[in-house]
Amino acid sequence: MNAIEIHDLHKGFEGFSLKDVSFSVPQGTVMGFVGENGAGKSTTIKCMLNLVKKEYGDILLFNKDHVEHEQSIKKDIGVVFDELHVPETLTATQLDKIMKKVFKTWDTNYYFERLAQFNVPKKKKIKELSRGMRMKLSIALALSHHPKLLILDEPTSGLDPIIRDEILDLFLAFMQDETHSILFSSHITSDLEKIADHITLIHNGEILLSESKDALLYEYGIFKGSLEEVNELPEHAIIRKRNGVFGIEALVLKKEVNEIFKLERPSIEDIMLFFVKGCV
Ligand SMILES: Nc1ncnc2c1ncn2[C@@H]1O[C@H](COP(=O)(O)OP(=O)(O)OP(=O)(O)O)[C@@H](O)[C@H]1O
Repeated sequence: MNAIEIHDLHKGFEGFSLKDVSFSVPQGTVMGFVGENGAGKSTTIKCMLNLVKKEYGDILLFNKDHVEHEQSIKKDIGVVFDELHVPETLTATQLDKIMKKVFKTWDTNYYFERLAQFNVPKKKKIKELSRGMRMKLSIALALSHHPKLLILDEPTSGLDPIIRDEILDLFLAFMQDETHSILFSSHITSDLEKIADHITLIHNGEILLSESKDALLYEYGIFKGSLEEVNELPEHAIIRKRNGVFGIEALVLKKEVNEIFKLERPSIEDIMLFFVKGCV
């Protein structure tokens, strides 16, 4: 089963549109949703959550239409945005009382255990918490009704590497249950490299690729050389080319290239740059 299935999603704003966005997130996997600023990640996520009305296209969450079954679906979803959208004068303890009324499955013990684990003070007002603490509070809030799907919109942006690592560990712990799934939007590609099973790249409102991370990292290679050397590569092996510091760089399909060409292993960031900035 797919936790998320999006087909031909379209949403237009003045000067920007999501164009036929399609991808799916199999249950039990983490999808890294990557793209530069303004690529359309948050708009896609907001359409999924029906916070922004789509123009057309189908969105299925747990095989159910996201609008028709909105109420029942949302019980099984935890959402983390890059900011905590609750009144700043509230404390974590006060939020517990509110969340109890929102979710029947709200687990107060589990919530306070997470706060203790993350060292988030219970009695401080949100405005007095550091950005890292707010994000951890936001994650505790998203987890404590025991969702099956986490939708994370830049949950690690603006955080230092140590806190980011701790937060990634929390998500990995969440994934120990094989019925759980995560959609993780980020432009911190190293975070996605650690946690994602699949990568979807969006650029200017269009999906440029949606593939298994291992396939991307192990099936692609980078060849660096002069224009003449790059021209010796079989044409069908070349995915994208771009100007490098000392010549031309080509992203190639490893299996289509003779071993005499020395290839470097790409990172997700390299692949993203080739697709966004390179040419065919
Ligand atoms: N409510 C809105 N009204 C008009 N334009 C909008 C609205 N929401 C988003 N946009 C535009 O849609 C485009 C995509 O924005 P979006 O927030 O989806 O990108 P993003 O990939 O999440 O970027 P970032 O990584 O910076 O958060 C941007 O050009 C943005 O200005």
